[in-house]
Amino acid sequence: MIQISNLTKRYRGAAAIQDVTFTARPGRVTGFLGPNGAGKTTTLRILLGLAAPTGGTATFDGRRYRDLRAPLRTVGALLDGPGALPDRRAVDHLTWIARSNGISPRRVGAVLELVGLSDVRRRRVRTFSLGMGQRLGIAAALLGDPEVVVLDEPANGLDPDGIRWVRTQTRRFAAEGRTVLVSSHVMAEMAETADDIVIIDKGRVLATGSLAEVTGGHASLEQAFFATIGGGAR
Ligand SMILES: Nc1ncnc2c1ncn2[C@@H]1O[C@H](COP(=O)(O)OP(=O)(O)OP(=O)(O)O)[C@@H](O)[C@H]1O
Repeated sequence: MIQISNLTKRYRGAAAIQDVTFTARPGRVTGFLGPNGAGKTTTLRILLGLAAPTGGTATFDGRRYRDLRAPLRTVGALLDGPGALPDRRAVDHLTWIARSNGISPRRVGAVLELVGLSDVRRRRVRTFSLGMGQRLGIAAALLGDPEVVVLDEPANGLDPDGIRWVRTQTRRFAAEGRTVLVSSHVMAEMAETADDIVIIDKGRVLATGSLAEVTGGHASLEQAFFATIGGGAR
């Protein structure tokens, strides 16, 4: 379980996020929704130990990322694309991550298969399309067979086929019992993918609940979203 409690981050006095509190539970997809600049990436970066909070905590079953004994076996994350050196071959990129995290290199073949990149495993990452890069990033996230999967805007820039693939994978991770936290600003996509919703705007959480609770009384999640953040003309 992911627990975010009163998380605050200030950059030179300005709050990027303020008192952010929510939980993401096992077996469920939690959609983390907000417009550009709302504070989604800041929250996820702190959760993943890439930035220090000004206040509050972000934990996995009570442990901060930096206190996890085997981080990649606990949490798999996709943040800012594949994160691979462009001249590396896909298979070498994954093998390097596996080796440096005490994960059996045998997992590399398994995750390449899982994301549909087996045939292009020896191609250099710079020759990959955006969608292939996302698949490689997800393969890396799955190397440690983690209980928790964190995806920051995984459908960004993907074509309809790629978006559907990400949705199917995301649902499957939850069906396998994993805790899945997915950030997005695409409402229609989240309405199809998420079980639970967290809406953030201007650094503050404005709504949390099941998809039905958050959408309740509105025609769609998108309408609920705009009603929550105040106005449709953004
Ligand atoms: N390193 C930084 N220094 C200063 N301000 C920052 C820094 N990182 C983020 N911010 C500010 O914090 C706020 C939240 O940004 P963040 O990237 O977390 O939003 P987001 O919800 O992920 O947006 P997007 O959907 O555009 O990625 C923004 O106002 C941003 O300008």
